[in-house]
Amino acid sequence: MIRVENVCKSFAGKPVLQSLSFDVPDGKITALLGANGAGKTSCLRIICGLLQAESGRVLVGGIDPAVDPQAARRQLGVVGDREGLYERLTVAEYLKIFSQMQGLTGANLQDALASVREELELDALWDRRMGGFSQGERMKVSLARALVHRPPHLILDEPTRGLDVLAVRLLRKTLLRLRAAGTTILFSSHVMPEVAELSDTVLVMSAGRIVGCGTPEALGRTTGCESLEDSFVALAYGRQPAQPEVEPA
Ligand SMILES: Nc1ncnc2c1ncn2[C@@H]1O[C@H](COP(=O)(O)OP(=O)(O)OP(=O)(O)O)[C@@H](O)[C@H]1O
Repeated sequence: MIRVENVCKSFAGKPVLQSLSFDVPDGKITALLGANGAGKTSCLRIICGLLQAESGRVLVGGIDPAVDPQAARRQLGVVGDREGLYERLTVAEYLKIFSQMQGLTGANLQDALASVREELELDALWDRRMGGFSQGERMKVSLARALVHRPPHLILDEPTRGLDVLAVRLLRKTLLRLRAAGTTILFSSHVMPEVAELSDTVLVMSAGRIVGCGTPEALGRTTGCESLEDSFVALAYGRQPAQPEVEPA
């Protein structure tokens, strides 16, 4: 489980996360929604130990990344903005280094590499240097890096941004397979059909707070809206969904 407890964060005196609290249940897919600037990336970065909260705490599998970052890192796989791949390395070299950093050696290391290579259909990329990789190719490598040590928790920040249909399908299939194997998944997205299809639970953020939490159906019942998109608009912006225009009689 991932637990976020009363987390506060400001940038240049402007509050971005305001006593933010939520739980991400084990073995489920949870989506984090919010308007641009709502604080999703800041929140995910704090969970990953990449950003320090001013107050409150985060627990990943019972471990606080601010207290024991190394142990928390073993609990987590992270797919961030897909930048920062080492352009001069091949995929094989890059994933080997990350596996070693996660403590994998010998036969375990070879098995882990072979497993992500097959699972993410990386054969054609395996021995290519990563300079000039497309968005989809970068996503595959980022996902492989996140999964190579088989972490119990996976965090993804807008994972389908810039991907084509086949890349989105591969990602979706991978997330569903990971959930079936018991992985706890938290991802942010602006793509409502994808969120409605994949998520067990949806968290809606507005101005650094959770303003809605539940299954897509439960959010629909709370807001009286039929689609997740309308529920999101009602919760995040406090607005009723647009009504269809009616011709005057
Ligand atoms: N390093 C930083 N320095 C200053 N301000 C920052 C920094 N990181 C984030 N912010 C600000 O904090 C707010 C929340 O940003 P954040 O990236 O967390 O939002 P988001 O919900 O992920 O947005 P988006 O959907 O546009 O990616 C924004 O106003 C942003 O400008």
